[in-house]
Amino acid sequence: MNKDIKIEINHVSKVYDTDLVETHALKDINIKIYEGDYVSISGPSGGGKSTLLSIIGLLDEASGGELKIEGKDVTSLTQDQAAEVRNTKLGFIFQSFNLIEELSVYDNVALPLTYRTDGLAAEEIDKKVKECLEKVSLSHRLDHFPNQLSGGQQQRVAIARALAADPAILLVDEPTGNLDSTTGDQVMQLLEELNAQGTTICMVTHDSRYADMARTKYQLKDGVLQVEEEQLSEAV
Ligand SMILES: Nc1ncnc2c1ncn2[C@@H]1O[C@H](COP(=O)(O)OP(=O)(O)OP(=O)(O)O)[C@@H](O)[C@H]1O
Repeated sequence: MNKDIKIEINHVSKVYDTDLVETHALKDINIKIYEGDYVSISGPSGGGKSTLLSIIGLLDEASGGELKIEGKDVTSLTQDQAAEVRNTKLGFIFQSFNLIEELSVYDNVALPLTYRTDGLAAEEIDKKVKECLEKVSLSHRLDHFPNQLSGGQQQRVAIARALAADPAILLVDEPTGNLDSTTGDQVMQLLEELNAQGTTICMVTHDSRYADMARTKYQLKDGVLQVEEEQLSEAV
């Protein structure tokens, strides 16, 4: 197989040390996520799923081990460097959409692009925003505000915003948690379509039905990662 490795994690551990108790949330995690893969991580509450996604997303630091994104070591970055990698390499989709209520659909998708230090021209941003909203079938809602949209539409705006940066990977945390089951199914179908078009996805979910839609399935229990079924990714 000659696919690029998007995410590589070697011997990652995480210990939360509070006054009363030391929690080993992640224990010697090893995983490679290849270009074009669709990875799901499921498992019981408290198993370490959010912790792992936060570490991959550079929102939290590991206690030990190594993390690479597209071959670049990102284990020990300054806060500014981590923010730059998050903005240019990682697309986030959360249960709670995290849209800015005061901004239109168009501006919500455009905003992260305007922060970039590689200075995208206004026309490039405009083209990208419209292209991504087209991908999630929301071209007819550019001037709407989040509170004028359904939950499923809001999540699709969040997906467009995540795609706009051409990220190395989409990091998806319980994407249907705030949606009814029909709308949730539609969002999952959209993620499948995006993956079929080449987007690499790593998704955390409680829902085994949705976890099964992924190509490579992991279980995380008591901080230990186990592969259930694997096609492209490789737990080493
Ligand atoms: N900030 C923190 N301080 C101390 N312990 C924490 C902290 N965050 C998480 N933990 C502990 O780390 C372990 C893993 O938590 P994590 O939230 O990653 O699990 P999870 O699989 O995402 O759970 P859920 O499915 O309920 O969201 C748990 O035992 C939790 O109590």
